[in-house]
Amino acid sequence: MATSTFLSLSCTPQSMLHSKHKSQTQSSTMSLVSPQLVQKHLYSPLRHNVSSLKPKRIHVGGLVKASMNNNKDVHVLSKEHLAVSLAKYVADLSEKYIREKGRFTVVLSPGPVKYLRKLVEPPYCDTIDWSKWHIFLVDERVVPKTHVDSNYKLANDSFISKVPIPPLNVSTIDDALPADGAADVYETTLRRLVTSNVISTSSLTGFPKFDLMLLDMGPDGHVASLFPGYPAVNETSKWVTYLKNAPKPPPERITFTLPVINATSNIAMVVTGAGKADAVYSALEKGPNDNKLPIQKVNPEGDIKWFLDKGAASRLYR
Ligand SMILES: O=C1O[C@H](COP(=O)(O)O)[C@@H](O)[C@H](O)[C@H]1O
Repeated sequence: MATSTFLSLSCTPQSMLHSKHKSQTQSSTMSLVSPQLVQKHLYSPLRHNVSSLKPKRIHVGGLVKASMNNNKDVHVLSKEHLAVSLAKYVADLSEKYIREKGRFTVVLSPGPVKYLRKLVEPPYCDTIDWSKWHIFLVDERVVPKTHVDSNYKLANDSFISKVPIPPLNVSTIDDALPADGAADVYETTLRRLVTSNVISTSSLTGFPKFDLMLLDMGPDGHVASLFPGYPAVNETSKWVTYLKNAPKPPPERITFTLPVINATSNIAMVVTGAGKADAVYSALEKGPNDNKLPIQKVNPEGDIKWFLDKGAASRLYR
C-alpha cells in the first residue's frame, strides 16, 4: 500500500515515459548542485603524503575528484553528494545503454542501493525508462526473500519497489533451494538471458558482461561474497558459485565469480565508513603484485569508478 502511494505521487506512469524522454536528455546535462549547496558541503582534501596519489583536478560541489596514477577514477564526496553523483552516473548509463541496445542490465549489492535514493525521486524516477531495466544481485544470502538478511529484500525495500521495473526483469534466487542448488539455478537463469540477448557476453572471455555493477566491499576486503582465503575467490569457470561457511553471517550464500565481475562494462564501487579505509587503501594504493584481498582482484574490462565518503578515503589523504 505504501509503495503504490509513493509511486502515484512521485513517479510518472510507464505510459507517459516516451513523451518525457526529451527532457531526460536535457536534464542529465545540467548541473545538479546549486552554488549555495557547494559552499555548504565543500571540504578540501587533507594534505596527503601518499606519493602515488596525484589529484589532477579538484571540483567544487562537495566533491574532490582525484585521478590516481594507476588510472583509478576516485570521487570523495559527502554522503549527500554521493547520492546525487551516483544517481546522475546511473541515469546517464541507463540512457546510453537503452539508446544503444534497448535494455540496461544492472547488478546490485546491498551497500550501494542505500545511495540510490536520488534515483527514485524526480527527475530520474520520471525520466528513466525503467521498463528496459534488468536487475540482478551480485550475491545473495540463502534465506527467505522476506528475511532481514536477504539482499533482495534490502534492494527491494529501498529501491526496486519504488520504481516501475517489471517484476519479471528482476532475477532473484530460488530461496527454497540449498546454496549449491540456488547457485546452479541462478547461473542457468543468466545463461538463458544470454541466449535471449538480454545479457551480453565478453568477447575476450565469454563470461556474461553486465552493463553496470553497483558494488560495495567489506572491511576485510571482500567483495560480493568472495571472502579472503575462501575457494570461491579462485573460481575460474563457473559464473555463480556458493559457500556454506561465510565468515560473516549468514553463512550460506551464492555469489558471482571474479571472471563475471571482471567482464563488466561499468563498475561503481561505493564504499563508505572509516572502518573500510584500510581495505580502500589496499585496493587503490597497493601494487598489482600484492593481490591478497578479493577487492584487489577486481579489475574489469570496462570502467571502474570509486564513490567514497571521507571516512573510507581517509587513508588516501594525510
Ligand atoms: O555481506 C556482504 O557484505 C558486503 C559489504 O560489507 P559490509 O561489511 O559493509 O556489510 C557486500 O558487498 C556484499 O554484497 C554483502 O553480501
